[in-house]
Amino acid sequence: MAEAIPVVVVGAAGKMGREVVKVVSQAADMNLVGAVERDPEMEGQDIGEVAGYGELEVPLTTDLQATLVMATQERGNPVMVDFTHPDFVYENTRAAIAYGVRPVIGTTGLSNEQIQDLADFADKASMGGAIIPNFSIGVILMQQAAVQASRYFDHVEIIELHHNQKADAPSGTAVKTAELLGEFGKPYNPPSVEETEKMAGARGSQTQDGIRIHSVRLPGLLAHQEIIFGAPGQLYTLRHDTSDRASFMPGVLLAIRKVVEIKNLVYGLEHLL
Ligand SMILES: NC(=O)C1=CN([C@@H]2O[C@H](COP(=O)(O)OP(=O)(O)OC[C@H]3O[C@@H](n4cnc5c(N)ncnc54)[C@H](OP(=O)(O)O)[C@@H]3O)[C@@H](O)[C@H]2O)C=CC1
Ligand SMILES: O=C(O)C1=N[C@H](C(=O)O)C[C@H](O)C1
Repeated sequence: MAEAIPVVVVGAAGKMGREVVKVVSQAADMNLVGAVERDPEMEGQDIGEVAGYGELEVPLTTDLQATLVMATQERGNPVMVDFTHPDFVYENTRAAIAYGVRPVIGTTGLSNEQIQDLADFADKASMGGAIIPNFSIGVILMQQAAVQASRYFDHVEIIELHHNQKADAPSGTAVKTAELLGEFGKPYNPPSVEETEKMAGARGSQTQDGIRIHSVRLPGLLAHQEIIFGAPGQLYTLRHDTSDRASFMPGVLLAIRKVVEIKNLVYGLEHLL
């Protein structure tokens, strides 16, 4: 039997981190070896106790670098899963690659330049890795349906709706969806009238291809997205709703298993399916 994959979770006590800790600690082919947070008050507390799953004998630490080094000393190819914050994810990912730990990145908010830079860095190190704006299969299927529709519709707007604890806007999912729709290189939403925004932002943000993205933030929401295509006399609406963060976990486990097999860094779960 292959060696278990040593896994470090960064942002382990957060909303997503706790879910990852749970599924990784239950996976027979994975070994949770590290749990990183940034609050020094959490130092030394057992992540299983903090997350409410009972003792896992993995103490929380604020020392990412030491944890990465420790992970490389375990048997098997180590993986770092990051669900932290847009301000820290780039440095965390670079550190993982530098230390020889394959990154699986769920944190959103990386710029295209940062993603390219990380992909180049991983290439040089022949290191597998994944930056995944959305781990749920339903979103990937919605994006594929949208790409199909974009061949026939010239007008499209994206509405993404999230809980109001979300730091970045637009969502990583919406950004990626717009990028996929832009792959044909056609301009969207040709103007039919001269528009005036009476309140700034009323028409949302606009990509280079003319796709509009609108971000809604409310308590009571989790993660939702609508892609609305319009043409004379018809609307085609695609919608995905996340009602539980457990929906992301099969994708996270898949990514952990895949990044130890590949030698480059991919952007999007579709590259691992
Ligand atoms: N790809 C996907 O499918 C999904 C992606 N996400 C993304 O994941 C990210 C996290 O989301 P969520 O779990 O809801 O957020 P939370 O705020 O609940 O969790 C983030 C955790 O990371 C900690 N943290 C922040 N910075 C660091 C750091 N430098 N080192 C270690 N720990 C750190 C936070 O600590 P503190 O509270 O002290 O700041 C917090 O405990 C977001 O970018 C979100 O968009 C979310 C869901 C699905
Ligand atoms: O912050 C979240 O919650 C989510 N973030 C990701 C994003 O920005 O697309 C994925 C999902 O929408 C949940």
